Amino acid sequence: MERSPRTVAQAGEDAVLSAILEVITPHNDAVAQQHRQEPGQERAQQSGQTLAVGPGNDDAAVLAFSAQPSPGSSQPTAEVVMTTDTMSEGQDFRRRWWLGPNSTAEAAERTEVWAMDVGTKAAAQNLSDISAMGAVPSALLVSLTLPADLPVEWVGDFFQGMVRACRAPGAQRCVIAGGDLGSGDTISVTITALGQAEDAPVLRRSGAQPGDILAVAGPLGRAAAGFELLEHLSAPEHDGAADATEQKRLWESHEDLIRDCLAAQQRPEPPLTAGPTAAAHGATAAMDISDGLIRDAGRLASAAGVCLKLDDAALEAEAVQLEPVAGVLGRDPQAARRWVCAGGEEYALLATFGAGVVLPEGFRPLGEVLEHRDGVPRVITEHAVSAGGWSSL
Ligand SMILES: Nc1ncnc2c1ncn2[C@@H]1O[C@H](COP(=O)(O)OP(=O)(O)O)[C@@H](O)[C@H]1O
Ligand SMILES: Cc1ncc(C[n+]2csc(CCOP(=O)(O)OP(=O)(O)O)c2C)c(N)n1
Ligand SMILES: [Mg+2]
Repeated sequence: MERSPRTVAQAGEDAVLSAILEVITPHNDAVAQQHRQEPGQERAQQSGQTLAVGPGNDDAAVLAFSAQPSPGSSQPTAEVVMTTDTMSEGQDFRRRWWLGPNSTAEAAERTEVWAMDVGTKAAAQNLSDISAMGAVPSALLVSLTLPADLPVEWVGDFFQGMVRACRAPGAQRCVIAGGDLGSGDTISVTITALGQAEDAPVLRRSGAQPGDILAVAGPLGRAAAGFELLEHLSAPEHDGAADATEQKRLWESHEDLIRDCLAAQQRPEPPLTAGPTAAAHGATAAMDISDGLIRDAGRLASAAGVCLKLDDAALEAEAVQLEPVAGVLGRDPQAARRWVCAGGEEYALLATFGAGVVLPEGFRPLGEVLEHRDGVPRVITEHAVSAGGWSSL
């Protein structure tokens, strides 16, 4: 019997990425090698470019140019930090979150909010990757795939949302430089962001050292709580009046928290100044949390070859804040722990700082960096919490 080929979903994100890297890494290496072998070393260096951080290793790639090297200096004259991310309807958002279960034509105002929010979130998740490298965003390119029947206003409102994201502190120099338009069955948005490190070197995941403090800037778990709230509120069978009295009471007494969670999912505001601030304060490593704290911390641990010990009391304090949302949804309080540890889409910044460093404003301690055990980098928590995070495929 012939074996059927695995689909991308069966293979999973990591295996698909490995298949990509298998092809592109030798190509990138060959390009780098060719440069070195070019006759007339000086000329080669004049137009020299190096992929200082390549695919698969970090939140963004870094291309270093050495256009006019001073004699004897190997310092690049410019470094461009680059990243790209896609958001698709059905995979990353549902229009019924804004338009309601029975969306109708009179929902023009809601359509405007929907389009703006998608623009804001698509931009914010890219800006967050730039910040996670300790860099400042300079420009965005936007590729839109639009269904033929989408109202034309949607596009303008989407760009208004992008502009809103670029007005946030830390992104105010970022321009929207262009893009592409195409047609397809569902909305899909791909943004590419370019940025530059300022006065400090770019922050790599691999820089974490045993003895460092692990810290985080930005909220944890709120976007995941917001996701569940939105799914609940927009479910076709949802009827506000059907909520049990106790849940209704909880809902009313936690309105601000609920609004925060919905906003974290629909129009996140990543702490974009946190990356450059961390770099300026000598952070040793950073990454943005988009697939869940434990999964992403595991990636940082692997990149640096260390263990990350999470402070359970700190995690507990984060989870307790979200317990009312679990209550509103009629869920077990454990749901709040899962949101904090495995939620995803936080766009919070995880960073490590040398022992004894006073954490810059906006950061709170979350644990410590330890030597790896038996050569195996991992994330350590005292209590068993779900390590499962988000996988895109
Ligand atoms: N289609 C692709 N081609 C090449 N590299 C990719 C592709 N998809 C992801 N990568 C690389 O894999 C790494 C992880 O990607 P991803 O999970 O999207 O990162 P992030 O969570 O920071 O957006 C990055 O270095 C990214 O450049
Ligand atoms: C309809 C819908 N389903 C599920 C989610 C949850 N979700 C979508 S993407 C994601 C994690 C991050 O996504 P990815 O595109 O992998 O971002 P990256 O890691 O590349 O930054 C999560 C938790 C959602 N927002 N919307
Ligand atoms: Mg990505």
